[in-house]
Amino acid sequence: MSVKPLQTESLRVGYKIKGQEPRTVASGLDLELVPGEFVCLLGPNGVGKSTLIRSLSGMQAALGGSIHISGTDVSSMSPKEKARSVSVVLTDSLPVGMFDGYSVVALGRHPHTSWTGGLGAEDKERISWVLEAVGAGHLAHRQISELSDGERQKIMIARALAQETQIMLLDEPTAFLDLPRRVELMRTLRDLARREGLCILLSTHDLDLALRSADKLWLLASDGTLKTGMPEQLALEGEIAATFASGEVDWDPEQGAFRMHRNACAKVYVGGTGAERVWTCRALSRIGYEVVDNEEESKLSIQVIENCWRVSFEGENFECRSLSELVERLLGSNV
Ligand SMILES: Nc1ncnc2c1ncn2[C@@H]1O[C@H](COP(=O)(O)OP(=O)(O)OP(=O)(O)O)[C@@H](O)[C@H]1O
Repeated sequence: MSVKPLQTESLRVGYKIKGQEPRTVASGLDLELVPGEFVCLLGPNGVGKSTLIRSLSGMQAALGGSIHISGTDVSSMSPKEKARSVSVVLTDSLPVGMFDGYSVVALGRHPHTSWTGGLGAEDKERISWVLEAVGAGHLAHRQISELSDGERQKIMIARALAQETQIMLLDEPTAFLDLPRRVELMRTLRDLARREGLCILLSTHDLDLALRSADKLWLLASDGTLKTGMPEQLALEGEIAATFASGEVDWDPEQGAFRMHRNACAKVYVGGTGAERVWTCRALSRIGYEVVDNEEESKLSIQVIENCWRVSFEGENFECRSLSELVERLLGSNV
């Protein structure tokens, strides 16, 4: 049997609280990270994503079960051994102080440098490369204290990459990044995982982006159970919808998106094709209509034909020349 880079057995994570019973956040976790795989950890607020990431990295003691990194129990590894095997980016670890970006990234090389901490040619090459890889080359000589949260986050990801470990654990590394930067970072990490045979685990609230980029999802539910699998498989099996179900929204597997729960609403049939029909359906859902597939099911019918919205309701017809006009007319009507 091959030794996995990271493997847990019956892992129980949570908190020891003085004078009280330990507080279990998640338990019964049999997990593994495989080389070349980019895994996204998802779950509602407060389910334990950060707790799990800190526990897997060995920064927080597990309450039970085991975590093995390349066959060695993480609790018996020295800090240097851990630093050579696992790099971690946490949300609360954005640095402050009088360092420039380059110096912070260079700290990531510490498991590979001599006791003097001097950087060799190989170290410098790696630092330059990771700064470029995360799009932070221009931040190398800027003071950390003067960077935005998103810029500092990139520096921390570069520092983790500079550490050159097989396992990377990142807690919400995209939290401060704008959408294009989030997409770029996810793609960079996924490509790195494949190209360098890394195991990358990243927690995020960006379900859509995770569905589009992850090789595997870990879905942590509010009851502390965790489901793993290919994103599309978990979507088809209803696991994503179950993990994120709430009183206000649910996840629609056909659209691959969240949908607000409607209160008492009218049904509407929308005919037509293309983007105009898609955005008409979205606007109607947003204002409380249920879009149905069968025209017979609804008294209200809208045909979308080349910038014209033909509305018919119980024998009455009218036309709108824009989507906003349609929405305004429907909101002002009793339909
Ligand atoms: N130091 C602590 N002591 C006791 N309980 C804690 C501690 N830190 C966090 N918790 C609790 O553990 C649970 C899991 O927290 P955690 O931060 O891991 O969740 P999360 O899934 O990362 O949340 P979010 O999505 O909001 O970042 C929460 O109920 C939290 O209140």
